Amino acid sequence: MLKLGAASPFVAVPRSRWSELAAPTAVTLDYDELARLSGLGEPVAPDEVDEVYLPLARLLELRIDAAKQLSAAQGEFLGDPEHAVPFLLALGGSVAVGKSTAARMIVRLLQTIRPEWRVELVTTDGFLLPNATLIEKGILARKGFPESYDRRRLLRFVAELKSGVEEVRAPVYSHLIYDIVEDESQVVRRPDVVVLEGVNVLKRGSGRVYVSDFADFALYLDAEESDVQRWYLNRFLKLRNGAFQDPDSYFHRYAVLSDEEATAVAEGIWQRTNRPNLLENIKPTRPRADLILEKGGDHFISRILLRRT
Ligand SMILES: Nc1ncnc2c1ncn2[C@@H]1O[C@H](COP(=O)(O)OP(=O)(O)O)[C@@H](O)[C@H]1O
Ligand SMILES: CC(C)(COP(=O)(O)O)[C@@H](O)C(=O)NCCC(=O)O
Repeated sequence: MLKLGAASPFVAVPRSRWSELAAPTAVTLDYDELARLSGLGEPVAPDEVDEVYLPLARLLELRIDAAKQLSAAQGEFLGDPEHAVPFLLALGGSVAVGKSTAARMIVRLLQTIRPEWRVELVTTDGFLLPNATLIEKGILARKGFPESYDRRRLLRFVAELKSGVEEVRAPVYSHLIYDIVEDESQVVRRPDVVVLEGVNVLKRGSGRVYVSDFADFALYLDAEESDVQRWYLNRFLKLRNGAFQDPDSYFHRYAVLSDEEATAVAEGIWQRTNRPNLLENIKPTRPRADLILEKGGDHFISRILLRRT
């Protein structure tokens, strides 16, 4: 664990100070939208938007503008001023820590404060190997571990993005069928910003170039493991009442379980898969982030650590 001393590359910004750094243009999100952004849990608290996510959007806006200026200056130097490349924001952290919620919030706020920008959200689950391949390799229970992804394809995707090509396609994963959706893809066309969200986005391969090498800004969302586990269990129970009822759901067999039985199943998945992945692969990437947001048990961001630049 990185120790924060006088020589730390991170500055701890008190939440009270951070909350004053928002853009002057306030964005008000209504209850329904806050609920939609959060998915299955409680709606994101309005104070969280005002005090944490709006200042974050402002910081990102500054950095994106600066990156665009640098890109234009280099393009001019090369005599190729039109060749813009998108800004890549990598958002990592444990399963169920709230990455999707934070990513959707960031996209929503950036789109509002800079409507002229095309902001895209891509999740790395689309790059998971199909279940058939995972079964063949004997690693279906390791979904989310680095080896469960088509890492070459993911790397090609970000390399293409950062080459500034017209159109890039990402494969699509469905949590309902628990597998890659064949013949479907997400088309990303000339984006200004791409938020790439996933458990392993900040990870570096052994000596090879990896996704994180292409990121312009890396955000790590953190929380106590006991809280994340609770959020995972709660989400699983809510899925059991909702999506698992669908006969097409991979987890349909869990729809009939009692609360206790469903909790035991989710506990098992947490202990066998998500916890070891967090400890072995995800948590060690935390010191590589540009910004670490630590959550308390109520999902409120309690600590903000920003890499000095
Ligand atoms: N800021 C937040 N406020 C309230 N609930 C949240 C917040 N962030 C996440 N949640 C809830 O926590 C659970 C996990 O969040 P999610 O975004 O799905 O995590 P991940 O994408 O990291 O797996 C979900 O049930 C979600 O609704
Ligand atoms: C799909 C995931 C591996 C996460 O994907 P990602 O962060 O790459 O977008 C994860 O949400 C998941 O489904 N894990 C499998 C174990 C489980 O059921 O929790």
